[in-house]
Amino acid sequence: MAEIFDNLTLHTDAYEINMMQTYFQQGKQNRRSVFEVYFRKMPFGNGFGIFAGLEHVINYIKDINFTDEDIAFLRKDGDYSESFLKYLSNFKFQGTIRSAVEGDLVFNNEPILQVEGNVCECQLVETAILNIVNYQTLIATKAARIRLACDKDPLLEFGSRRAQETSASLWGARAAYIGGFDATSNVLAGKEFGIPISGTHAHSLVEFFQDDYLAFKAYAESHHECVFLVDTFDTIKSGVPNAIRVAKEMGDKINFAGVRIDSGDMAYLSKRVREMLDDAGFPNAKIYASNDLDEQTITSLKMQDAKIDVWGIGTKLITCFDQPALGAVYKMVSAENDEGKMIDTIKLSNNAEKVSTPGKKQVWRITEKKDGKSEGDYISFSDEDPRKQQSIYMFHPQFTYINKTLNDFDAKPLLKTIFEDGELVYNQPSLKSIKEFSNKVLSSLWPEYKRELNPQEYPVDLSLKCWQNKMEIIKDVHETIKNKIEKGKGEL
Ligand SMILES: Nc1ncnc2c1ncn2[C@@H]1O[C@H](COP(=O)(O)OP(=O)(O)OP(=O)(O)O)[C@@H](O)[C@H]1O
Ligand SMILES: O=P(O)(O)OC[C@H]1O[C@H](OP(=O)(O)OP(=O)(O)O)[C@H](O)[C@@H]1O
Ligand SMILES: O=C(O)c1cccnc1
Repeated sequence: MAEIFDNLTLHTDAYEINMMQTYFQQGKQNRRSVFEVYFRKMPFGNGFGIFAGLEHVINYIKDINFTDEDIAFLRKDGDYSESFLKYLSNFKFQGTIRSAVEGDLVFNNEPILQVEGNVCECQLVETAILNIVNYQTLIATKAARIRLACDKDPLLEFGSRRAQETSASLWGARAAYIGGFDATSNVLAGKEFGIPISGTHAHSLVEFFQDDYLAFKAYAESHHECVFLVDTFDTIKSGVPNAIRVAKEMGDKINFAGVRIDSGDMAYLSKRVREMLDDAGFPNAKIYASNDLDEQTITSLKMQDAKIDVWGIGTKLITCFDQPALGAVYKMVSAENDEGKMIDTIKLSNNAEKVSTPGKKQVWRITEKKDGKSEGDYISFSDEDPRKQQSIYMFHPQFTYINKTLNDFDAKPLLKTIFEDGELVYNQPSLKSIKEFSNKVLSSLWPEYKRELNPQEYPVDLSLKCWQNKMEIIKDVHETIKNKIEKGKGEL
C-alpha cells in the first residue's frame, strides 16, 4: 500500500524540527524526556472511547529516516545548520513507546500513549502520532456508537467517497471495523487489512439501462449474489416489483439477498417493502438501508419499528460529522535537567481542565473481582503498582469528596510497551482479534456508560501520590513566578 505506508518522517510540523535544532545547538539533544497523549473531552458526548491507530503508528515509527532528499529539502527550505542536518541524516528513533492497544477502552484525561526518549525524537513524532491517533480513535468510537444503536444487525462501511482524502478512507475503514462494523465497500482496505468487502450497485446502473427491470436482470445475469437498489424511480411502484420479478425469473441461478433503499421515509418504505417481499415468497430477502444514516437516525428508525436488516453508513461515520476532531494533545510530563535528574513538568492554564498532570504515568483499569465489571481507571506514577495493594482508594481529582475504597479488585495496566529503545517489542494481533477484543472489553462496561444520550461519567482518578505531586507543582510554579515578578526578573 504505497501511498499510506510511505515514509512519513517529514510529516511533522516545522516547529518540531525547529525545537530539535535548538536542543541540538545547546548540546541537549540526548536529554531524556517523557510525553503523553490524552484527550480532554469524550467525543460525541459518549461514555467511552475505543482506541485505534497503533498499527499505523508502528509503521510510521519503524520507517523514520531522513533521506538525502529530505535533508536537501530542509537545507533549501528550512533555517537549519549543516551540523544539525548531519545529525538528522543519522537520526533513528531509539525511544520507548507505551500505548493502549487497539480496540481497548479509553477515557478522557488519561494517558493513552506515552513516548519516552531523547527530547529530539520525542518532539519529532508529536504531529504524526496525534494525527493518526486522533482520527482513528474518533472513527472507532463513532463506529462503536453506531454498532450499539443497531444491536447485532450487519453494518457496512460506505464512507470512501466522502472521506477527507484517500488515507482517511482506508484507515477509517479499518478503525470502523475495530469499532464494530462488519464490512467495508473499499476494496483496497479489504485487500490490505483483510476486512470483508461488500457491495451492491449504484443508481447509475439503473440510469444506464433506463429501466429497473432491465438493470436488475442484467445484474442478475452477471452476478450470483444480488441486492437490487430499488429507489431510482419509484421504490414501491417500480423498484421492488421489478426486483421481485427478476428474482422469480432467475430462481436458483441467483441468491436474491435483498433490496437497498437509499431515499425517502425509511420507516414507511421498509415496512411496505417487507410486506411486498414476504407476500412474493421472499421472507429471507433482506432490506438494506443507506442515506446519511448515523446512530441517531438508526435509533429513531428502530423506534418506528422500521424493517431494516442491514445498515450502510458513509458520510456521518467517516467524516465524524457531529464532531470532526478528537482534540487529543501531546504534553511533556517529565524531562532531564542539567544535573541529569528527571524532573516532572507541567503545562498550566486558567482552565482547570487544561492543566496537565506531571510525571511519567501508567493507567490501571480497575474492575470488581466478583463480576469483572468496571470500577474506573486509576492513573498512577509508572513505578506505583496497585496490584501490590490490599485496597485501593479512588477519588475524583476535582471533587475529592467523591471517593471510594475497593478491597476486592483487579487492576490491569492500560499502557503496554510497544517499542523499547527503538526496537519493536509488541506483537500486533490480527485485525480480527483486535475487533473481538474490543467487543469483549465493551461488555465489561456497565450499560450506564454505554447509552447514546447523556451516559454516566466513567471515573478516571489519580493516585494520591500523583494528585499531591500535581498540587505541589502547581503551587511551586505559582510561587516561582510570583517571586520572579517581585524581584523584577520576570517582567511580562
Ligand atoms: N422515518 C425516518 N425517521 C428518521 N429519519 C429518517 C426517516 N426516513 C429517512 N430518514 C433520514 O432522514 C434524512 C433525510 O431523508 P430524505 O428522504 O429527505 O433524504 P434525501 O436525501 O433528501 O432524499 P432524496 O435522496 O430523495 O433526495 C436521511 O438522513 C434519512 O436517512
Ligand atoms: O449516505 P451515506 O451514509 O454517505 O452513504 C453512502 C452513500 O453513497 C451512495 O450515494 P451516492 O449518491 O454517492 O451514489 P448512489 O446513490 O448513486 O449509489 C449510497 O447510495 C449512499 O447513500
Ligand atoms: O455497495 C453499496 O451499496 C455502496 C457502496 C458505497 C457507497 N454507497 C453504497
